[in-house]
Amino acid sequence: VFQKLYCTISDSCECDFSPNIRDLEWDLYKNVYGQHLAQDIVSEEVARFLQNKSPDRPLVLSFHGSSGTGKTLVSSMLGNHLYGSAMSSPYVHQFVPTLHFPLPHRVNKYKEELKGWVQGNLTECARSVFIFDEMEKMPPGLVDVLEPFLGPSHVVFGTNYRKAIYVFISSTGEEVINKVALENRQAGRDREEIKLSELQEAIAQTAYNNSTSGFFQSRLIQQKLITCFVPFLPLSRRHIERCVRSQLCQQGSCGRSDVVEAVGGNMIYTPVPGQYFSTTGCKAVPAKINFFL
Ligand SMILES: Nc1ncnc2c1ncn2[C@@H]1O[C@H](COP(=O)(O)OP(=O)(O)OP(=O)(O)O)[C@@H](O)[C@H]1O
Repeated sequence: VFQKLYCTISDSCECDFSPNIRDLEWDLYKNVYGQHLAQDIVSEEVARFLQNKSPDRPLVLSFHGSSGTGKTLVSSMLGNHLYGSAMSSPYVHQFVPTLHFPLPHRVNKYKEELKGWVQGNLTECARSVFIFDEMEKMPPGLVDVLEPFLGPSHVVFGTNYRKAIYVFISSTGEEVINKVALENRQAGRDREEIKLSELQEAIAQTAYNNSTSGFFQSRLIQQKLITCFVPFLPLSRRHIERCVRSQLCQQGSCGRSDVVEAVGGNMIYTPVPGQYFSTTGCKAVPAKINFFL
């Protein structure tokens, strides 16, 4: 009760928050493969945000890309390196539409609930993290109830809401991301030459215009309340093989290069001429390892 009271009246309640930016960066650069944009953006934006003791708005990141490219992995790394009790911290809140907002006709009720949850959690802990998974299954209009929490200046909820971090995850925009990655590859350029500026606006537009993005005609995009749209590029065979090797090592079978080769060769790659990118990213890796090991 005291903690709650203290947090309500004081602006400095930081709960279980013990960020370790160096460890976050290390984890991102060592354990996320083929995602130079996500690595750079997440580490830079989080570091910048946390250096500011009194931010005028929360940090809002929207992750986009195909299945199995590391979006959930990166969001977990964020929780792991920000809180003492990592992803099991009571201040990391995950929303899954199929679980929390399954019925489209109840959207008005969900709006009230979501607003109440976010507000209640921010009152308990200013440094809360809210992760919205599977945004493409989110009823349209629902996330707009977050508008007062994401913008600058309103003082309705005191200042606590400005220290929160929001992460949205979706596959929306995968076509545009994959197209840019393919053109880059066909032009013989390095993957690392792909710039955020080539993708940022296109992803925002796609999310805004797509009725199943969770951001359809959303005020969050109109009002530019998303700090950054973070593209996750499609993974190629060498990235898949790194995923395989890493998982084999975790199982104590580091030396099984035959399994690395077999799993890498057993994935489906697109487009047909070229076969550059895995259609399932690293997601199917554990099942294939079990098959070949
Ligand atoms: N870029 C990557 N580097 C290292 N491991 C990865 C990468 N992408 C995916 N993985 C691994 O593959 C598995 C699935 O990844 P993850 O859940 O992050 O995918 P996702 O992009 O969130 O896809 P989905 O939207 O389908 O859930 C995880 O075990 C993760 O560790």
